[in-house]
Amino acid sequence: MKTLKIAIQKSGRLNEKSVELLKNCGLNFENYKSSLISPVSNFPLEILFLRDDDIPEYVQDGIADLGIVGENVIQETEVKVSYLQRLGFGKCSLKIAIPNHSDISSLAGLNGKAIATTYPVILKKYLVGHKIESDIRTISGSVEISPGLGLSDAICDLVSTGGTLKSNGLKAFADVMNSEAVLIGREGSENDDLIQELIQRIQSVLRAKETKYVVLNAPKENLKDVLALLPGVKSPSVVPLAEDGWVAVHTVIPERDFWDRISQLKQAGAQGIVVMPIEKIIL
Ligand SMILES: Nc1ncnc2c1ncn2[C@@H]1O[C@H](COP(=O)(O)OP(=O)(O)OP(=O)(O)O)[C@@H](O)[C@H]1O
Ligand SMILES: O=P(O)(O)OC[C@H]1O[C@H](OP(=O)(O)OP(=O)(O)O)[C@H](O)[C@@H]1O
Ligand SMILES: [Mg+2]
Repeated sequence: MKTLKIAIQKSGRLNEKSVELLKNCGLNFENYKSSLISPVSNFPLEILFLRDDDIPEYVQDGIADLGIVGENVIQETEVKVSYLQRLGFGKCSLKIAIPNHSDISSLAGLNGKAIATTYPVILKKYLVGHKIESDIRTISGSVEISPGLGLSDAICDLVSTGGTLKSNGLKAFADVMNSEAVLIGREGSENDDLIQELIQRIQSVLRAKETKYVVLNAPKENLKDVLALLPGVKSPSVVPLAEDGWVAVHTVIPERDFWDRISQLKQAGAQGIVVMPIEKIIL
């Protein structure tokens, strides 16, 4: 039987979440910082721990079958790969930012200005698309410091909380792209049975993460109102309670609707509401 290889980040922002996702898929492997390749004992898979910049090319060239990496890195390396699944972590935006007291006030104001970045390819495409000619200064890190050092008039870097911009006296000026971690494979690899099985497992974990299992008690006479608030995977289960006139309702609801629904359910007479995490949802 063939063994797949999946490349994930060795250390950094995506490492922990990538390892957690694969472990939640029921894959058993050791996660020693010193080993760069780790076999999975209960699935034909090996995990390669790499610098994130190398992952898209390794997947394109077939050295790894799959990879978990930020969309920003895929776009920057301009590889041809298939996006197999968005993973919902590592969310950030690539933005152009300028010093708080900069006199640049419109995109056109970036003409002839120096912009420091570790994403020259994406930035170039963005500027060409907006018919702006700037001097792109490619550096390898600590981008936010460059305007303060007189190296550039603006920067283009990843932002999530905005804390790094703020502590360096910068403000966001234009959105270049949004990014999150994605599972990638070679073009056409979505047709591989083993890859499909892994995607199904990942989807069942992601689905479960977005949903809660809810059990509550309700007076039978209010059941209709309570059920109207609870769309289940198929339909909620209703179980009679020992106390006459009461039922227990079991269902799953999306986390995003959770607080809204809880207060509406209480208004409809629901009591003893228990909310539990779900490990996997297989449809
Ligand atoms: N502030 C952030 N918030 C959320 N996600 C981020 C943030 N910064 C980066 N990311 C995402 O996490 C990915 C990895 O970020 P990290 O800073 O660990 O990269 P790196 O320093 O290039 O790592 P490596 O050593 O593997 O080359 C980025 O490519 C991006 O997709
Ligand atoms: O908006 P914030 O929440 O402050 O995050 C933004 C920072 O996060 C990233 O760097 P990271 O901390 O990963 O360090 P790195 O530059 O060494 O990769 C990015 O390059 C920014 O500097
Ligand atoms: Mg990197």
